[in-house]
Amino acid sequence: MTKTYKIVVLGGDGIGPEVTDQAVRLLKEIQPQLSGVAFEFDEHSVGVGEYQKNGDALPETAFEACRNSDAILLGAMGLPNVRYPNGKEIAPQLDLREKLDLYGGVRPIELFHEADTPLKNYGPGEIDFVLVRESTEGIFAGRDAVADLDADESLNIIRITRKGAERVCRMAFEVARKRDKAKKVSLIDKANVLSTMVYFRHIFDEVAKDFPDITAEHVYVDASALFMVRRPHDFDVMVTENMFGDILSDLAAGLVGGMGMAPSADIGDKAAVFQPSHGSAPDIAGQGIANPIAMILSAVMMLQWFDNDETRRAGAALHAAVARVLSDPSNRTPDMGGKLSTTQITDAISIALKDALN
Ligand SMILES: NC(=O)c1ccc[n+]([C@@H]2O[C@H](COP(=O)([O-])OP(=O)(O)OC[C@H]3O[C@@H](n4cnc5c(N)ncnc54)[C@H](O)[C@@H]3O)[C@@H](O)[C@H]2O)c1
Ligand SMILES: CC(C)[C@H](C(=O)O)[C@@H](O)C(=O)O
Repeated sequence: MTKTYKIVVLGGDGIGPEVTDQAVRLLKEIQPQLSGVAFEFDEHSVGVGEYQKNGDALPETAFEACRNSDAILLGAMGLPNVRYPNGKEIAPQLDLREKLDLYGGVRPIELFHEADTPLKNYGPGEIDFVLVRESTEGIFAGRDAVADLDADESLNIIRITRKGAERVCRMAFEVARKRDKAKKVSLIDKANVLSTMVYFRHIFDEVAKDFPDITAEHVYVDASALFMVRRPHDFDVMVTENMFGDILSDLAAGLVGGMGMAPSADIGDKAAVFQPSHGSAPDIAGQGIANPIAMILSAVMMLQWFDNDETRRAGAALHAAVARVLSDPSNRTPDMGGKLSTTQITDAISIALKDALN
């Protein structure tokens, strides 16, 4: 019997649709090579474009499709010069995280070639860690507050719940167990200053007891920024609060080639969104030069998440195809110093994929 995976595709804004098209193209090429698996794609307009047309960045029909899907592929959303009257940007990807309870932002960082890192003496695979970002609370819990521009101060709260901290810590330990590498989880916190972080650390330590095979350590967030640059090879899995994860995941992307190399998955118990960590990159949108690799590696994460032998095989093949293409440093888009267009680098991955699938 064929298992059909319903995949909702939300291209979004700026380069979002440009990179999403490439991932969908490769998934369509993979599909006939898989036995007993089919993909059904369902595209919806969500983001700034939709907000400008209809006044709602995440229409109910699109949200319902997401809720009833097996997975959501998302490009990027938001444009810096389009804002709600309250001054904040249109960010339906945050609404999706909250409404679908996608509490774990899983952001793998992998170096494919020594030419892609600003650090000395690191080769392929020598930077390889996963940052797990709590994605439904933390400092972002204050995001509904509206700034009173005439007031003397503005305040946001940090919210850490037992449930929120426990489930994301558990996810991080499980990721470490599955990776089967250093088997270490580093909690990135600010427990030297903030009570919310003392609480988060206490819950992390409780969860750690259930994973005696995994080493648990604490690192302050400021020190972690230093260590990520000085000795990134010491990290295996990191787990952290929402905003810390937002910032550190961009730093981490900079270690392996930039935002175009940083995939991510927002995972909940009932749904998941797979999207690059990058934004809509308005500075390069429409030029056909966006790097699609973060999006393609996010599709790899989706194939692995489906947890089916055939999709896992496809995920491994697509990852191997990306690695093979990047092993030649002339195969790069302009953000990484190369000359290939978005479609040219996807063409190269498509050729490598045919071999990898056989
Ligand atoms: N998940 C999301 O949808 C998401 C994430 C981050 C930012 N945003 C939004 O995107 C907009 C732009 O944000 P920003 O400029 O801070 O971040 P950005 O990630 O869009 O761009 C930062 C820099 O990285 C480059 N870049 C990013 N992705 C690239 C790719 N695939 N290929 C080549 N170069 C790439 C851009 O050209 C830019 O120089 C904002 O409105 C922001 O809120 C959305
Ligand atoms: C665009 C923004 C709302 C988003 C976030 O802060 O989560 C982005 O930076 C990310 O990392 O996915």
